[in-house]
Amino acid sequence: MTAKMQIRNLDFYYGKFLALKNINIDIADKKVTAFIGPSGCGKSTLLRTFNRMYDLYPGMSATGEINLDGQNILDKSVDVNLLRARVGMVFQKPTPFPMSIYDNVAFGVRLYESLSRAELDERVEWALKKSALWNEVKDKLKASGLSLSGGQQQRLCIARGVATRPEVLLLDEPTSALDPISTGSIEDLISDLKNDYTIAIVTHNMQQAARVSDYTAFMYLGEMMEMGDTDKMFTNPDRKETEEYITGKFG
Ligand SMILES: Nc1ncnc2c1ncn2[C@@H]1O[C@H](COP(=O)(O)OP(=O)(O)OP(=O)(O)O)[C@@H](O)[C@H]1O
Repeated sequence: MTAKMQIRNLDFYYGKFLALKNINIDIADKKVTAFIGPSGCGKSTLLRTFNRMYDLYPGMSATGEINLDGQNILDKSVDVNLLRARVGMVFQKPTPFPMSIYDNVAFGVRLYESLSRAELDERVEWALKKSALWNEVKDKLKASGLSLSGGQQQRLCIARGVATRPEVLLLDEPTSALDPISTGSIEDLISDLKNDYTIAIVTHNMQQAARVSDYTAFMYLGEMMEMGDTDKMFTNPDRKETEEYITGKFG
């Protein structure tokens, strides 16, 4: 596999609490990597290190290396705004901004690029098509993003996430607030998006990890227990703990 990100000796602290312990993994380019493990094991924490989301909060720190195309993004000199344009994130709860559907998608693009009106229109349409929402909203782009259903709002957030054309897309339990039909459409979308993006997804749903990912990483108490091909992880994992977790014996 070609690695888009290489994580080396990564430790993460909330104050004095060591939440990630010496993580060493590669994230494959243009593949889907799923992070699974019991509640509190550090999945979201790890995902948030990939674009330094934790920088927004005092008292949190990471040591080690997270190399993105060979550049260590934990370096003090890294411009975190540019980093977040390259590594986009979608959260668990749909979080549309209180503005129109169009402006939700255009928001990040306006921050990073100066496009003409026609180019911006084109980008917004492209992002909404990518996130499988275009047909439902093309006649009401001026309506509030908040007027959409939960599943539509989450696809809007994905449209906002892809509109800036990031290289990596981080999805933190993107379907946990959605019904099965919306979940299905987001899962289809993830499979489609991996042609263009490197995707890392945190999920509690084992079937979802098995369905959408190429690689699966199993975490436990802040440690990376095992990572490998999804097929192998779900049929023949190396570690007893992994097997117990995926068969529902704990967690
Ligand atoms: N803001 C914070 N301050 C202090 N400790 C935190 C903070 N956020 C998370 N933690 C702790 O870090 C550990 C990892 O939490 P994290 O949210 O990454 O786990 P998770 O695997 O994503 O859990 P879940 O599946 O429940 O979302 C937990 O012990 C949690 O209590």
